[in-house]
Amino acid sequence: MTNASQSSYSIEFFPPKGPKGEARLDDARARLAELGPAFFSVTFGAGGTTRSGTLKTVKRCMETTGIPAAPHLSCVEGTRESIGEFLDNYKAAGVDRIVALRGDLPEGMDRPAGEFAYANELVEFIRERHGDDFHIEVGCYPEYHPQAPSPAADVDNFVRKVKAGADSAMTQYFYNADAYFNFCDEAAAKGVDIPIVPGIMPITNFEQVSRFSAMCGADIPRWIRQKMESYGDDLESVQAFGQDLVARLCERLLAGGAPGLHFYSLNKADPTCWLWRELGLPTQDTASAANG
Ligand SMILES: NC(=O)C1=CN([C@@H]2O[C@H](COP(=O)(O)OP(=O)(O)OC[C@H]3O[C@@H](n4cnc5c(N)ncnc54)[C@H](O)[C@@H]3O)[C@@H](O)[C@H]2O)C=CC1
Ligand SMILES: Nc1nc(=O)c2c([nH]1)NC[C@@H]1CN(c3ccc(C(=O)N[C@@H](CCC(=O)O)C(=O)O)cc3)CN21
Repeated sequence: MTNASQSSYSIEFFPPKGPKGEARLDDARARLAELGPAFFSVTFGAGGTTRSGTLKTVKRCMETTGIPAAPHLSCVEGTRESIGEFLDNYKAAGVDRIVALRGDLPEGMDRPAGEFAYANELVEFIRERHGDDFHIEVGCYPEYHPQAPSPAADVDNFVRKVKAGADSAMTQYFYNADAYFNFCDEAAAKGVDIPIVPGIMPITNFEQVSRFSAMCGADIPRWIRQKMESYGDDLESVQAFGQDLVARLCERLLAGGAPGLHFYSLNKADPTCWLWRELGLPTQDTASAANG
């Protein structure tokens, strides 16, 4: 069992698109900040967002909430010079945590072709250039990354990122707790002892989750798909089933020793707030009460 007070509960955003997206995120962030997450993270170039949007969103998170914010940094399209510049800008902005990724390959690129091929090289570069200035977080894949040559090669890749200096990891989302526990065992057998925090994707829009899962290699078990599809346009049932399903997943993960949870909020407050309360996770109020 993990010690709840040492567990890390965090929440992810993407940089908003346009003034309406900004206003929606301002509102969601204010509500999510009340939960007292350990940090927010902000994606980099995911789903057609701009890479400069990440720093702007990170700054706004820190300024408006006082909660640390960690930019994602993907290296697949970067050079040592451009990545170095991002790092310097993040440092200057007071950032002390970075999520270091290779990044999704842009359309038309079927293998990495730039100065950095894989995330372990980015981790090395950050350590080389900035020592211990940043807490470095990396991604990992309980159901294995879709481009991995084999499951063992994917675990080895994760081990390389840890050896290069990663302090903790967040996983790709998944709906099968056993995949997570198995992955943690495989990593532990290879000497990995950093926290591996499950990434949690709430399901409120099944079509959207389904589409994204096909792209990123997350399995949606048949029984879940069947049930979701049976609800058709009955969004209320989709949401009730999805939220309950994900809450039970989180409970199993925490009961089995997961060292926290990282929520992919998709810039919406309701699904993550509901899960947080349903699970009884520590909130800002309970945290400050516990601290005296
Ligand atoms: N929190 C987040 O935002 C998350 C983002 N992602 C995304 O997933 C994508 C992958 O990023 P990372 O995990 O950082 O990539 P990575 O560089 O660790 O691995 C990417 C792929 O390359 C393979 N690979 C690594 N080294 C290799 C080598 N030497 N030879 C052959 N294959 C090798 C890996 O097995 C994996 O299939 C990114 O788009 C990232 O943004 C995934 C999970 C969470
Ligand atoms: N391969 C991969 N790339 C990522 O960027 C990524 C992961 N996996 N896994 C974890 C999180 C989840 N991320 C996601 C997941 C879904 C959407 C998504 O559905 N986006 C909508 C638009 C969002 C909106 O404007 O509401 C889309 O239709 O693409 C975005 C980022 C980013 N992260």
